[in-house]
Amino acid sequence: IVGGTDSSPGEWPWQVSLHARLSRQRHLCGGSIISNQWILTAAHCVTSLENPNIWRIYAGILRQSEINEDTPFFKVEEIIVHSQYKHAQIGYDIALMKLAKPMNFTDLQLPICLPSKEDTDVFYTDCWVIGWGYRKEKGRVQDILQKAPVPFMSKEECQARYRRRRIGDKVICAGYDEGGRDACKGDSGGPLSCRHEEVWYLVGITSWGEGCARPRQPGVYTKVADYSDWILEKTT
Ligand SMILES: Cc1c(O)cccc1C(=O)Nc1cccc2ccc(C(=N)N)cc12
Repeated sequence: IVGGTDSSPGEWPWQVSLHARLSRQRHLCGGSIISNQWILTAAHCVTSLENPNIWRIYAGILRQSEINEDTPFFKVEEIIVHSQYKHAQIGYDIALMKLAKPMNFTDLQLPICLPSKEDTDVFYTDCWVIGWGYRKEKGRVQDILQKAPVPFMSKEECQARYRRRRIGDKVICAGYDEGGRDACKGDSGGPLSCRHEEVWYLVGITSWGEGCARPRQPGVYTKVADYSDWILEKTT
C-alpha cells in the first residue's frame, strides 16, 4: 500500500496473508475470508502456482513478523481460478481457495460480507484498500498491515485514464487524480473493503494498475458484485 498507515489488531479480521513455499516461504498475496472454508483472492496470484500443497494461509495476523515455523496456518485443499482468466489487465482476475478444514471464527478471523448482484450500482463512499504490499513501485513486502482510504472512480473516468487499454466491464477503479495513495505489488488478491450502512462489504479484489499511486493512474479492482453467481456456483 502506498500512502497508507498501520492497521490496528482486529481492524480487518477478514484479511489473510497467502504464503507459498517455493525455494523459500514468503508472502505473495492477500486474500479475504468469505466463509469458514473459502478464501477469495486474485487469479494472477495463483496461476502457475496451482498446486494447493505449496500454499499456507495465515489469518488473524497484523505483522508478517508474527509468522514463523510454529505459527498455525490453514492448508489449501482446492484452488479454483476463473476459467476466462488470461491476465489481470483483461479481467476475470478472481480465484477461490478452499481450506482443507473449516476455520473457527474468532475476533481476529471473521468473514466479510459479499455484495449482492443487485448492489452493482451502489456508490460506496467509505472504501479502504489493505495489504502488506509495496509502499513504492521499487519496494518490498511490509511488516505491519497497511490501510489507505481510496475514493471510487466512474468507469468512464477510469477508461479515460487508461486510454491505451480497454477497461473491462466487471472492474472497479479507485484512486486519486493526484496519486499518492493506492495498492501496489503484494497487495494483490486483497480486499477493497467498503462500509455501507454499518456493514463492511468486499466490493473489490486488488488486481492491477500502471505502477502504483501515480497521478491519473487509478487502481483497478475485480468487481465482486459481478461475480456473485460464479462464487455461489463454485462454493456450494
Ligand atoms: C509491474 C510492477 C512492479 O514490478 C512493481 C510494482 C508495481 C508494478 C505495477 O506496475 N503494478 C502492479 C503490479 C502488481 C500488482 C499490482 C496491484 C495493484 C496495483 C495498483 N496500482 N493498484 C499495481 C500493481
